[in-house]
Amino acid sequence: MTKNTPVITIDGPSGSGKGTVSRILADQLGWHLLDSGAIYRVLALAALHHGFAADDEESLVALAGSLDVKFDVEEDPELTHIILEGEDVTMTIRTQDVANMASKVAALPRVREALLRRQRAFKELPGLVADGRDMGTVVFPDAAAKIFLTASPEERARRRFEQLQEKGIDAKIDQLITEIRERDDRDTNRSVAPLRAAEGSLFIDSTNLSITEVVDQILQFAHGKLTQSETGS
Ligand SMILES: Nc1ncnc2c1ncn2[C@@H]1O[C@H](COP(=O)(O)OP(=O)(O)OP(=O)(O)O)[C@@H](O)[C@H]1O
Ligand SMILES: Nc1ccn([C@H]2C[C@H](O)[C@@H](COP(=O)(O)O)O2)c(=O)n1
Repeated sequence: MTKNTPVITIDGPSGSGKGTVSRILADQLGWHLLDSGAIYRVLALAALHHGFAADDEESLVALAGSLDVKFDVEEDPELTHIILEGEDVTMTIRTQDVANMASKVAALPRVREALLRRQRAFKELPGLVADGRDMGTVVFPDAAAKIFLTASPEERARRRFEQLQEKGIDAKIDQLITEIRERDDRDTNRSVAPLRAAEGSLFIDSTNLSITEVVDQILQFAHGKLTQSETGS
């Protein structure tokens, strides 16, 4: 990890577009990418495999410390494979059951502590785009540019519905809205590292914005915060 490595953090609720815009930004800047939600999802999947309860903090902390996970990073971040205990779990961690378990284990303070070093290790030159819930508040408090990205629950559910339809998965929009609200509630109201905008962050409501418009707003903000050599312009 390099002290002067520039970091852009993008925090926000589920379905706000963090992952999509983080991938585009990392690609355009030629920087590394941290999908911190994927780390919580991998831990959740491993916990489900081992039959651990979502409130079994002792077992989950031990699991987090010894988690055998590998990110096979490709030039195209869409093609990055996530390997858990030798098994490719890239698709499996995206299910709703894993998302709900991830949101529950993520509420445990000692689990979050156990995953901190693993996340900070992604900070490498020439720079890092970090996507999650507490990237700007806890994991990278010194980040050069911090973004809080959100959208209405209805719009986020609509996006998720379209995503599922494209994959041929049946879903009900009302149920998606309910699940999104429940996860927002858990992620926002937990005692440790709750989802909130970091001080000094750029707040973007993407409900009526295209992906390109969001990316442009972030790039403009980041260019104002970073030196020219850091953004390669
Ligand atoms: N501004 C936007 N306008 C329309 N669709 C968008 C926008 N941003 C993202 N999307 C679409 O919404 C879906 C969800 O986006 P994405 O997976 O990036 O959200 P996320 O915040 O990373 O969610 P999660 O935290 O659950 O992983 C994707 O299909 C993406 O293409
Ligand atoms: N920095 C983070 C990232 C994720 N989480 C938790 C909360 C989410 O509900 C869950 C899955 O994240 P997603 O892949 O949907 O972004 O993981 C967190 O607490 N902190």
